[in-house]
Amino acid sequence: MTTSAGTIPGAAPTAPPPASALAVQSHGLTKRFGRQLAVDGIDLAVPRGSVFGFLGPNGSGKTTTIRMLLGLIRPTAGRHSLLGLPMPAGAAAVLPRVGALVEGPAFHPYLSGAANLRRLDAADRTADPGTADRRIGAALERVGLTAAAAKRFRAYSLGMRQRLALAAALLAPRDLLILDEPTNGLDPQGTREVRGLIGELAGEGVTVLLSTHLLAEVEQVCTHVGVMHRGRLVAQAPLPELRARTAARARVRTDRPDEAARVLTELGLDRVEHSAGTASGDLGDVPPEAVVVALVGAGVPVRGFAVATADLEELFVSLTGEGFDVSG
Ligand SMILES: Nc1ncnc2c1ncn2[C@@H]1O[C@H](COP(=O)(O)OP(=O)(O)OP(=O)(O)O)[C@@H](O)[C@H]1O
Repeated sequence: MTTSAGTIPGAAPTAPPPASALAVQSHGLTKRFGRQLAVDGIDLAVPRGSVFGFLGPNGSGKTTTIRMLLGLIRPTAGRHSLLGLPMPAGAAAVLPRVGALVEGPAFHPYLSGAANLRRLDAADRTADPGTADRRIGAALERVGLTAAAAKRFRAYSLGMRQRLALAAALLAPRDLLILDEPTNGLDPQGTREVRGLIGELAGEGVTVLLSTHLLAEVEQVCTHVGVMHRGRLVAQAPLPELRARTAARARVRTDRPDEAARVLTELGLDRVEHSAGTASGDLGDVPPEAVVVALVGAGVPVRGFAVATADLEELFVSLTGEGFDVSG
């Protein structure tokens, strides 16, 4: 099952927020590599102040989208804006306010972490050289690399490299951070630290767009989610709205499952099924107690009754027909 972007299956379409409220907005953004459609006409709407999880399995088009957003590759079709400014026309004005982590910046292997940041800082024409030390120190401190500041980059672990890349993204104050798989390759401790850092930055009002293939990451740090599947944005919504859509399902244990199923259908439950000893259906707006009353009233012997709520993973699987990594 797929839905058009910006909607949730079964939900009434809501009016999109005004453009000024969006940190990232795209219309029909498309990228084709030869015959392959990597990104297929997506309409992203990332609200300012949100932590937006751009979720999808490997190869679903997340990195390609992020590269287009940052102006690293040219879209085949479509348009987009960052912080309200159209790209690429507004790039010079907007990109200094955008920190990015995408396939790591090119760090010099024989220079220390601090020296690498110094090179990147020096390349930023908007940065005051007089305050470089303070900026670099603060960025290293933020990502927990102060103790390893003088170590050569080539001696850094994958996690330290990832954190240095984050430090580079944080050298200047940012309004928007675009992070491609920011916890990829990190150990559990590093993962916790990076997620904590994202939470801190969000608390300071920075909008964060992060791509991930980990549903748990979205559940832990994100306020919004956009789900990619084969180049298409199959859903995007605030996380609480998606959770509210996860259907509650009533399950009755009974000797007369066919009769129970008939009662559930008459009450208006959806997707009613029955098998040996059980009948079940999606409750929708029907209160569970009304189901029990109706079953007893119809003379159905109720041996057991339970209400189970589908989790987000089940919802996403129903959207994409694929599982997600739930670890991490
Ligand atoms: N430069 C390129 N040339 C040809 N095909 C590409 C190129 N970049 C990406 N693709 C293809 O586009 C599709 C989307 O890739 P993309 O890297 O955007 O997905 P992803 O969701 O970020 O996955 P991953 O997490 O593995 O990076 C893939 O099938 C990929 O092989």
